[in-house]
Amino acid sequence: MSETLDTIIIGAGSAGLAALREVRKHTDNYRIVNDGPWGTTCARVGCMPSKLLIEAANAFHERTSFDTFGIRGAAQLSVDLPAVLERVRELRDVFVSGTIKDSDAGDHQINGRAELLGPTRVRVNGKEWNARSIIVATGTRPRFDDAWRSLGNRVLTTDTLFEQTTLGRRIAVLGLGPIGLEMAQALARLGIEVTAFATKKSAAGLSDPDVLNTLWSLLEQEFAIHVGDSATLNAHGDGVEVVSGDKRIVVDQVLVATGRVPNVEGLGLATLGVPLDDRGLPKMDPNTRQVGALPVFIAGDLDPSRALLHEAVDEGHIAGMNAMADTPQDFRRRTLLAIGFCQPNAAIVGKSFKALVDQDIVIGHIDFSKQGRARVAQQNAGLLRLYAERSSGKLLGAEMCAPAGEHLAHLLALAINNGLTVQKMLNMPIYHPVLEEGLRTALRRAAAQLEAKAISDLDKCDLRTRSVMD
Ligand SMILES: Cc1cc2nc3c(=O)[nH]c(=O)nc-3n(C[C@H](O)[C@H](O)[C@H](O)COP(=O)(O)OP(=O)(O)OC[C@H]3O[C@@H](n4cnc5c(N)ncnc54)[C@H](O)[C@@H]3O)c2cc1C
Ligand SMILES: NC(=O)c1ccc[n+]([C@@H]2O[C@H](COP(=O)([O-])OP(=O)(O)OC[C@H]3O[C@@H](n4cnc5c(N)ncnc54)[C@H](O)[C@@H]3O)[C@@H](O)[C@H]2O)c1
Repeated sequence: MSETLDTIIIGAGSAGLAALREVRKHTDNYRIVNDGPWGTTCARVGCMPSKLLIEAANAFHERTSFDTFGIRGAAQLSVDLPAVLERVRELRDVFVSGTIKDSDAGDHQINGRAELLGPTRVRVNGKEWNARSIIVATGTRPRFDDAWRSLGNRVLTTDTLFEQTTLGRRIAVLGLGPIGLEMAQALARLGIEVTAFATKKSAAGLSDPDVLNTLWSLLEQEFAIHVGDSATLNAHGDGVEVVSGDKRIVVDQVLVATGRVPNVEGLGLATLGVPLDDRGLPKMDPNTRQVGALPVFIAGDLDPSRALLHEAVDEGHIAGMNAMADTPQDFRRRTLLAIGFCQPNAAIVGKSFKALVDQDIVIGHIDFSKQGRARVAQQNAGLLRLYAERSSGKLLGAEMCAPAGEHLAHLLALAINNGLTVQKMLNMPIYHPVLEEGLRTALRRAAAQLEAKAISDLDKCDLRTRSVMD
């Protein structure tokens, strides 16, 4: 007779570890299984090393504004790529060891590849377990053509990029999703000759054509972008020949960032007895993470609908709570917030432009090329467009490529999460001189188009309370 566990968590990434935190509150009778290295995609090969590389690249890029500021000698600065990459790994290792320490589950941890044998049965390393519930959080991996393996470290993904001790002088980046975009700009800013290949004009998932066009022309000033057929790669001397339609270049290395595929192979999802989509995934409830009425919960990037760190953590948290509950509960998901850490930051908050095309909305915008504080800092490039319901003024969403866009996006996310109108947002104090004044301009432009126009950013108040200032 095999042991019956209260739950088994498959995958110890950010989603699986968030589930673990919940499960541990309720039981000791669980296991967490992970195939491959522990420490999470985010800390090992994702968010953290990519941001470390970006910060080094942006620090070096700052020199391009020195002359205008009156600071001389920038031309003497140079990048020591091995040292940059060493720092990336050093700090990355600190983050990874922190993650491993925080999530140590002692004897409850199993190294191995889990396979479902049904909705309540799992096999790992030849041993079978019954479980009252199962949490599946196996994440994704970079899309990669097996034929490229023979090219060794001439064809990289973000799983291998940060392991390099140095990098070639010429790098092609395939794909301009958030990963390709962030890495293409960082590599270019580190002095590498970058050519990006995209199959369509699209960057960081932006759907607002004005925002996309603004970002696109800024990126084109930093590296070459070719839009055309899916590229093929061939060995060429010590390098790689990249061919897309009639475009042909030879580079030292290629970074493939054409998307990520769910880790479903050999996972046995077919044994759940529910239909699987063309990626091999069953339908799950986004608010409970449950698969149908089965005691099976899916969390994290494996479900690609919100492949973002904070969403993976939320999903693990929900899955962990519901795996332990008698009746799974629905949890309200947060306002969508996706940020690409290129400069200017690309961000989508709430509903995208594409999701609102058929709705009666007003659009407020700010072009950062003329915005005061952005000019002061020589960061005056970018566009923010926000969308509000014409009848009520309720803020629905925004897209941007904006200086300090990561912070503006959070402010907008807070407003949308709380159902604020443009007018209510205009009530907030805005200091001077700050980039948020640009956001206020966009809000005022939206407000001017609303059905009910206010005469001021300030609400009128009652005579008896008018002298009260909070
Ligand atoms: C380069 C890069 C940069 C990123 N930057 C950001 C960012 O700036 N901000 C942001 O919000 N998000 C970012 N992300 C996305 C973020 O990293 C993911 O949303 C998050 O890591 C997903 O976590 P997860 O738990 O779903 O998957 P993972 O962390 O990948 O965990 C899944 C685990 O399951 C294991 N596994 C797979 N199959 C099995 C099996 N059969 N049995 C047992 N274990 C198995 C895997 O080996 C892995 O350890 C980035 C991603 C990448 C790649
Ligand atoms: N800052 C962040 O929040 C951040 C950063 C990195 C990744 N992520 C998450 O990771 C996920 C994966 O990101 P990603 O960039 O790998 O994937 P993606 O699917 O978002 O983008 C891949 C891009 O490659 C293009 N493409 C596909 N095939 C191609 C080909 N043959 N040649 C050229 N281009 C091709 C696609 O059109 C798409 O634009 C994202 O969905 C995101 O949620 C987030």
